[in-house]
Amino acid sequence: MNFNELISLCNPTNVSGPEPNDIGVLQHDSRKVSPDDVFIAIRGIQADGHEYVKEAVARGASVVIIQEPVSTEEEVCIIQVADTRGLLGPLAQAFAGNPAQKMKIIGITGTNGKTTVATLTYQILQQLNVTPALLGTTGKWVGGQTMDSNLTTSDPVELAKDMQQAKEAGATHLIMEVSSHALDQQRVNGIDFDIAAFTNLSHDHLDYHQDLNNYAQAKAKLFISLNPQAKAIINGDDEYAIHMIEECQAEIIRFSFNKALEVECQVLSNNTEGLVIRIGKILIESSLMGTFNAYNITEAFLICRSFGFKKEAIAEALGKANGAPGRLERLPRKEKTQPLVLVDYAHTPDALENVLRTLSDIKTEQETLHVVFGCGGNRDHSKRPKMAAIAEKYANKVILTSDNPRDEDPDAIIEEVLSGFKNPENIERITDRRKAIVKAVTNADKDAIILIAGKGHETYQEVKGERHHFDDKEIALDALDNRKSNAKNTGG
Ligand SMILES: CC(=O)N[C@H]1[C@@H](OP(=O)(O)OP(=O)(O)OC[C@H]2O[C@@H](n3ccc(=O)[nH]c3=O)[C@H](O)[C@@H]2O)O[C@H](CO)[C@@H](O)[C@@H]1O[C@H](C)C(=O)N[C@@H](C)C(=O)N[C@H](CCC(=O)O)C(=O)O
Ligand SMILES: Nc1ncnc2c1ncn2[C@@H]1O[C@H](COP(=O)(O)OP(=O)(O)OP(=O)(O)O)[C@@H](O)[C@H]1O
Ligand SMILES: N[C@H](CCC[C@H](N)C(=O)O)C(=O)O
Ligand SMILES: [Mg+2]
Repeated sequence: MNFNELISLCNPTNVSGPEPNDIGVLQHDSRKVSPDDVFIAIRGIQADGHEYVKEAVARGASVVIIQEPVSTEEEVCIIQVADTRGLLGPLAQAFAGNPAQKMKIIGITGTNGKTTVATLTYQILQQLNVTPALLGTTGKWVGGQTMDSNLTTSDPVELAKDMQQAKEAGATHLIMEVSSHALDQQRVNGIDFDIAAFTNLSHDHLDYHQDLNNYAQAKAKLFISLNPQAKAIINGDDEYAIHMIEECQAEIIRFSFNKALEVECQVLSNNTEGLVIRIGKILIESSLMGTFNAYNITEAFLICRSFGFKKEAIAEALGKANGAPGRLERLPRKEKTQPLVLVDYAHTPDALENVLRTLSDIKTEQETLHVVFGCGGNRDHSKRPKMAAIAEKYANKVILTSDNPRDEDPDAIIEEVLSGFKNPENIERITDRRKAIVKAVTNADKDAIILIAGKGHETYQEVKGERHHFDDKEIALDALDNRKSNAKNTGG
């Protein structure tokens, strides 16, 4: 990037100070500035970047981009623009060599299902001789490398870097989850999506968006941003679908399980073995369970279909796709005598109700539903008794344990959860999560469905500021294996 290019991208209202000798990289966080970097001041929710201009300059910034006047005695180039936050995305893309223009970009938004649809799409594309990359809640998969994610949708600078890395690693398609926070904060400005998908919208994040209408408007921004060559894949059964297509210029492909829309679908079978669904004329078999996954599968199918891949090839790939880590993730059942163990990230009343209702809908009369769960520390206390009531309503057996206690006393959290049960005497309480999982898996019979809820893909347990390695899946798999060897040892 040279200075003239920078100026033309900024469309400034004013430029002052000396022309920089060198232009390093773009930073919106003063703490990351190195000599010659360009610091852009964003007025945020917690802080105002304009207050860190001095620090950025002290760290060697050669250019400062601002929206409001700042006073600095230093000799530095200052570019004033109308809207720094709006500019951050396009500028970050330009600094990274415009990676989004060089790959097919797929954005998935909605309250629930983003991670599942994104991961399914990634797993299908991996099998179709293209090179996908994936950026989302559970991590980033770029060119054979896996990295942790702090946010569902990263800030524009990190996002552009991830895209650049994906492009350099040979990615042809990049799938990303787009959160409503990201849309509201213009984190995806400057990215031209080839495909955008909408899963659903329900009561969530109203602490941030205030009301459902604002929340829907934030989601709709993704569809408003599409160009006419792009495609919008829309869950036509969601009542907010209409908001997504209102001002959308792209080709709209709606699917429905109960209405005649562009793509008609049907659930043919839905049980603990998985799903069989019909999308148009094609049959899809998947090991994913529950009606909501029928929607996720359809969405992933239609995304891939929009790139022109053959229906049959997508269906075959979907059959082998196992979905997102820690999202109703099924542990392999090596013997028929083993219970069915599922690991799920549900850590809110809504999510817990969603998965327990789904499981109780699909279980047979013979099968029993067990749940192992707890509540995280340093977080919303009001959810604790609510989650208890939900667990008690749906499950035949409840084992109450710890989640991430953080700075709280795990037993005090458990007491708060206990207050929500009608019959607390029926609840088994095991504070140590490892012991709780082991006991649940060891004691259950073959007709048990055990849901281990709350931590999903997390591979740590956070206690008093420290994260210890902890993996629900690993512990449950071990316990399943031990059952097997115990059975062998006792000749059973
Ligand atoms: C409420 C929210 O979303 N805040 C995000 C937002 O903050 P912000 O833009 O308001 O920034 P700020 O912290 O007020 O700071 C303003 C500016 O000053 C700068 N600064 C600040 C301090 C300093 O010393 N020097 C400095 O330069 C900052 O770098 C920033 O540019 O932009 C920041 C940078 O992109 C994010 O890190 C931050 O995410 C916070 C940590 C967060 O927790 N966000 C969550 C709620 C979120 O975004 N979640 C969604 C998904 C939610 C879901 O679906 O569950 C997500 O996409 O992950
Ligand atoms: N299409 C769907 N409709 C309703 N609920 C869903 C759907 N897909 C998944 N769920 C439920 O929501 C939970 C979260 O799913 P997923 O992680 O795929 O969504 P997300 O939108 O990425 O959520 P997050 O914002 O937490 O990252 C799942 O564990 C499941 O219980
Ligand atoms: N991003 C969420 C995840 C919570 C996951 C759950 N395991 C818990 O610790 O409550 C949070 O930090 O509130
Ligand atoms: Mg997600």
